[in-house]
Amino acid sequence: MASRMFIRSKSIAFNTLRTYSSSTKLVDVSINDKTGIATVTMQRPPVNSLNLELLTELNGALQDLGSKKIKGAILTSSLKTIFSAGLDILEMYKPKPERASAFWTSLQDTWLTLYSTPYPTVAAINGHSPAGGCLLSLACEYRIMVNNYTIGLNETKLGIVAPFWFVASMKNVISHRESELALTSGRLYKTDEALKVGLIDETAENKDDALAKAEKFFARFDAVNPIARLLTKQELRGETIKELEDRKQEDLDRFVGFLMLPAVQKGLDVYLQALKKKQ
Ligand SMILES: CC/C=C\C/C=C\CCC/C=C/CC(=O)SCCNC(=O)CCNC(=O)[C@H](O)C(C)(C)COP(=O)(O)OP(=O)(O)OC[C@H]1O[C@@H](n2cnc3c(N)ncnc32)[C@H](O)[C@@H]1OP(=O)(O)O
Repeated sequence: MASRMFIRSKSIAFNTLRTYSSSTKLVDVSINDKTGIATVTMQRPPVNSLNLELLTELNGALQDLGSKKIKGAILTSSLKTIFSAGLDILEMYKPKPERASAFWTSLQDTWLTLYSTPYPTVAAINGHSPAGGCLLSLACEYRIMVNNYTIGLNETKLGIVAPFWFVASMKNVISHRESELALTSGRLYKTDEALKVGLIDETAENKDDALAKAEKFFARFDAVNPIARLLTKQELRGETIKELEDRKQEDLDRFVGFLMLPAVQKGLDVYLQALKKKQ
């Protein structure tokens, strides 16, 4: 990507641990030379809502990492209390059909990239993570979440329906029964509740603690053959990936068609007004 800036800073004393860093406006990537761990940071204030531009940059960054020799990648946020507020509702509210198509395709592509990375992935969830934010973390292999935030697929609360691959992402992590209860009611779990049902793997005191715990997770693979690890991941995730690949166009048509329904637009309008009135 033309706007991407590459910096190699081996000789800079204060930054010796960040020998590779690539930063776009919305996504920062740094690779720690000592540990080989990449940190991918979403940085779209105020809430890291996922719009076309953020998704495109995120997908590009995750793909670039596939060609580097890294031990693993951590997905996190630059914001103090929010991992990601999910899809940018403004991308769905009164959309132009071409923009809505490009937007949804970028979400599908980002999920496909993240769900199938050759390198291990951890979501360091350092803040609230509703809907699309939860989806991104579900696509990672391991989730570590800072205490006292919320996570879940709350689509029904907005009057919208989580597509089959959102549902599959959830069902591949927690039980079918728990998924049904959570998705139909649009439940957002607090960190400790999410741990109890297995939606997250570990809790953390703060972001630094989450990053340190992520490093320990990657260390589990020190004694594991990387090819065997990757083939096993592919075996476990392949069916879900193939289903979206096979049904990509159908899913896109459904999304765009769904957005054009007056009842859906009305629901989004009410939700947006409620968000704004909150203050
Ligand atoms: C058969 C059917 C088939 C197919 C259907 C197809 C498709 C439908 C499925 C589509 C899937 C959608 C998944 C999603 O991700 S939808 C988005 C869901 N997100 C949310 O519900 C989160 C909403 N936000 C919040 O709860 C809070 O903002 C949050 C807890 C994240 C942070 O709270 P905080 O108090 O810190 O900030 P706020 O004051 O609330 O927000 C600051 C400003 O940001 C705006 N905002 C917040 N979230 C969003 C968002 N997701 N998109 C756009 N804008 C957002 C908020 O309005 C504030 O704006 P201003 O008032 O400052 O202008």
